[in-house]
Amino acid sequence: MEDIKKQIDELKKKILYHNDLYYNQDNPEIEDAQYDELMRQLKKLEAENPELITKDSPTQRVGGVAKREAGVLVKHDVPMLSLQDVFSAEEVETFVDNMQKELDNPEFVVEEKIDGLSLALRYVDGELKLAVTRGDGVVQGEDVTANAMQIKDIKKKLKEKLPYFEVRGEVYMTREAFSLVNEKQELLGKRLFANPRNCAAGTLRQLDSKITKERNLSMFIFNLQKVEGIELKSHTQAYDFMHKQGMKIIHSYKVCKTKEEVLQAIEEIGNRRGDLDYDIDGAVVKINDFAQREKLGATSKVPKWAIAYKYPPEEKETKLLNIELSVGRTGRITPTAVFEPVWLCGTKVERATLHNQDFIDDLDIRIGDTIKVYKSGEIIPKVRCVIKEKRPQDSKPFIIGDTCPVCNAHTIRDDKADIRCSNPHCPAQIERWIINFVGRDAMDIKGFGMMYIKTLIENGYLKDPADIYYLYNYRDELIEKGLIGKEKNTDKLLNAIEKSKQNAPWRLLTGLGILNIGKSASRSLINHFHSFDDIAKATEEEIKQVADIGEISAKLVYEFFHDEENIALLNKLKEANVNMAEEKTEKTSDKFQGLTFVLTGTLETMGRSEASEIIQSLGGKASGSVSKKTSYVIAGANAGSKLIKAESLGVKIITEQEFLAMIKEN
Ligand SMILES: NC(=O)c1ccc[n+]([C@@H]2O[C@H](COP(=O)([O-])OP(=O)(O)OC[C@H]3O[C@@H](n4cnc5c(N)ncnc54)[C@H](O)[C@@H]3O)[C@@H](O)[C@H]2O)c1
Ligand SMILES: [Zn+2]
Repeated sequence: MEDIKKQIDELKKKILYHNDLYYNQDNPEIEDAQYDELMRQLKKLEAENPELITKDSPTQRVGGVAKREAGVLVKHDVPMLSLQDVFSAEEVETFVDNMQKELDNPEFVVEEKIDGLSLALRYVDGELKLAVTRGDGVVQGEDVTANAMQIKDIKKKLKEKLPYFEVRGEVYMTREAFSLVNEKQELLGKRLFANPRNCAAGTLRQLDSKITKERNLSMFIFNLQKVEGIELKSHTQAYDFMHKQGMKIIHSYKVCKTKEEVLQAIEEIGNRRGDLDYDIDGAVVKINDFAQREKLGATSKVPKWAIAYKYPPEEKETKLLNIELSVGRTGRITPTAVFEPVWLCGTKVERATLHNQDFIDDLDIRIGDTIKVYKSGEIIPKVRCVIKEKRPQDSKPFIIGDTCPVCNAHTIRDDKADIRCSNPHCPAQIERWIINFVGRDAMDIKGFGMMYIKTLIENGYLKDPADIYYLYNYRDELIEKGLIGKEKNTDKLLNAIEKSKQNAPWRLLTGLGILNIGKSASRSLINHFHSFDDIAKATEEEIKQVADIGEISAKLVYEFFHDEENIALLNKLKEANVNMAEEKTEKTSDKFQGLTFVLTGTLETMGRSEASEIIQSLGGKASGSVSKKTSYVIAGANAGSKLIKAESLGVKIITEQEFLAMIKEN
């Protein structure tokens, strides 16, 4: 019993964690199918041990919270509940059976379950007054009216001026609109959205309605919440009425009477799933008649008159055009499948990793094959299998050759399935290495794009990352050749490089690209040793003492720091004055004594952690959230809700420049 309770608690904790990422931060870590599996496990345990069900269990409540620091939370008039999920035809049949038992000759409506986020629209006297997100579903949601006003699909005025009319629908993004947003994000070097749902949710819940307008959201209405001034008896009647008002309702819904009809309608939706220009994640089966719905009622989480059938993860057939080989930072040769583009979970997909020769052999995948691809995490495309019946007659097994595709040096197969280029000076390896070095998680040198790195390697200016810090010696030459653009651009990049010398040392450590040692391991190492010199002096045993550093990592770090070439590289970096020791964050003055700062948005000249360090070193406090006690809010670009909260509390808001001036004062 204790054990089961522990299992339940652990599942709950996991689910709540993913709920927060998904609903509140619009940034999920796992795929929906994985999440659904966790929920299924929890439901099963709870069903077997009903005495262990608690009110706060994720099976009993809608998953999100209403979040808006600016205080614009709105009470729900009608709850915005979730739906009971089912995953098999049998469960659908059971639902239909139960309904037919409980109700007199019920009608079912089967419609697409749009993968977006829920929004309620309130019309008073025929005019849109309020748009509210689901939030916690029962008590309150977030007022996003300003954003809703920017969505073309949303009717601002109805034809008939009913005293009160509330509908609910799904805000979503077409695949095309989504691609455009991500293209732009990429151009601006910003975070890409994982899928249209997250993008739609993130967009609707941010505070700048200009952004909403730009991103082009769409909406389908799928329910009547409440009406005054006219009587509507059923879902389909309500749809007809809404349609006449000019509202965009879910299209091609089907009214069904029998199990067979319901299953057929679900299948039809499943079949057209890939051809739609938006994502759906299931089909909803609902009772049509409102009086019958009323009779059945709802739990604290879901109505009893509807279910959502979830389709298995999307898979597509396509043709394998080529297998490309690329060489990574450590010389590893990775095969990538390049296939005819297909749409999966809202994005166009045409490449997927094939990992290594073993994976290729296991699948027996050959160029020209018809393959099945799917998305793992709804993010990463993968190859599921080869359809052997469709294989062309003249196909040959694919073998990664014994020379490097970039430098032609010999390749070696290590004890795992990996095949590596044996040449440590292979340009492909250097390129990957430097891309990692200047990247956001490492030295974060802005404007140092892949094209420049390629050109500079080709022209012999970069042979290892330390060479970056000697580029200024060639400034005039570079400008003359136009390798990094003209004078202005060249100087801009050289300045960014110069500035990066002051970075916290964990960034440099991450940039060195030691196998296994990413950002968080680097941070741990620096937290422990404080400087490169002390890491270099440490024994393998001592390195192993560091939190999160296991035996293998310790060995790799130790070897890295005792390799002759690497020692030369580190010396080269040291001579260039790149920061290799943690600055003492001892207080250097008391200037900010008693002051609390909150940072919001992106600062131009420094990262957040850097700014926090400065504040602390001057005796001040850096806090994450705005309250009456906050002394200053430092507002960077794209500052969000914290700014609004600061304004409403009358907290002083300063720009980055003003902050810099405060630091410099006497
Ligand atoms: N990946 C993750 O970490 C993670 C975390 C939490 C939830 N999720 C996913 O979220 C979903 C669960 O979320 P949920 O509780 O919001 O339930 P849900 O999304 O499965 O179902 C309820 C929602 O369906 C929407 N909907 C779309 N079309 C509809 C229609 N025609 N009729 C009625 N409703 C319609 C409504 O907005 C309603 O809020 C699952 O798919 C789960 O996998 C994923
Ligand atoms: Zn090579």
